[in-house]
Amino acid sequence: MPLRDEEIESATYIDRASILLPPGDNATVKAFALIVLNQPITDLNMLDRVWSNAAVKICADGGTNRLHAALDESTRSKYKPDFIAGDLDSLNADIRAYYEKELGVPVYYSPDQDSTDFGKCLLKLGELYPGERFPVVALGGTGGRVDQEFHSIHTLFVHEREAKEEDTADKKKREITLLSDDSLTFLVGPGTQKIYTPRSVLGPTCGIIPVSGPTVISTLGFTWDIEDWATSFGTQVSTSNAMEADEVVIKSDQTVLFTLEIRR
Ligand SMILES: Nc1ncnc2c1ncn2[C@@H]1O[C@H](COP(=O)(O)OP(=O)(O)OP(=O)(O)O)[C@@H](O)[C@H]1O
Ligand SMILES: Cc1ncc(C[n+]2csc(CCO)c2C)c(N)n1
Repeated sequence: MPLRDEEIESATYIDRASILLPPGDNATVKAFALIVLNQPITDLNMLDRVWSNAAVKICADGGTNRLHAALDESTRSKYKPDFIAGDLDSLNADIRAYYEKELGVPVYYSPDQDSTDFGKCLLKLGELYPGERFPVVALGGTGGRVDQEFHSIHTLFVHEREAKEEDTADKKKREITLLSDDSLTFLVGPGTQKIYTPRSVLGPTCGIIPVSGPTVISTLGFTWDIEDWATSFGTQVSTSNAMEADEVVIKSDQTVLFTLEIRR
């Protein structure tokens, strides 16, 4: 299935990268919720950009410790989360007191051992903003423990399935983007998609991962473009590819995971 001009022109447009642009450069950025997970925060510049662009800011349990540690006393109070949620087994008591007592941040405790703190934050977000859906950016959603990383990817699929089952107008509002110091990662559904890849903040390296099983893909805008390319774990996978343009096209017969390097 080579890419035809008509297909490219009528492709679905995906913009997950605007969240990384400095405020002011991102007129098109949608209101989104930022969830800070329990991973080291080393890129303060990136934190500042996503924080400034986010409509709702959430810390998942030990993610609160990471936010606190990344900031100094003069800036900390400017980065006030809207709420903290989790089973609270990782949240440091002094740090909890700082956010809860000094800044007045609500802390929601949920002890169940069948959902992760990331999952608990997503649930609380839905409860606190009923009728209002936010696309989610999970800071620290990749990297670190491999089981947590797979949980993040599983969560992308949960939201993709729920979006399909819901009112289609709300589809974009169920999107989750995983962000780390190194990568921006999200699902690209079946069909032909044109993806915004501003090289001021992204790339050049990227990968298209066949997480749904055997998949056939065609691409445009990459250093190693492919046409009707069968990909699966155990046969061939396009990793260490590179973007040649600020927009790329992926045509796929299955949902794939697209992961882009962050430029620093
Ligand atoms: N080592 C890690 N590697 C990658 N992600 C992590 C790691 N630890 C925590 N996270 C992410 O941060 C969230 C909050 O983590 P926290 O450390 O507070 O809880 P946890 O008790 O270790 O994890 P959970 O209870 O969610 O399994 C987790 O739900 C997960 O998404
Ligand atoms: C089949 C199965 N596997 C693992 C867990 C454990 N677990 C999953 S999420 C979570 C919360 C961590 O804070 C814990 C302990 C479970 N319950 N069921």
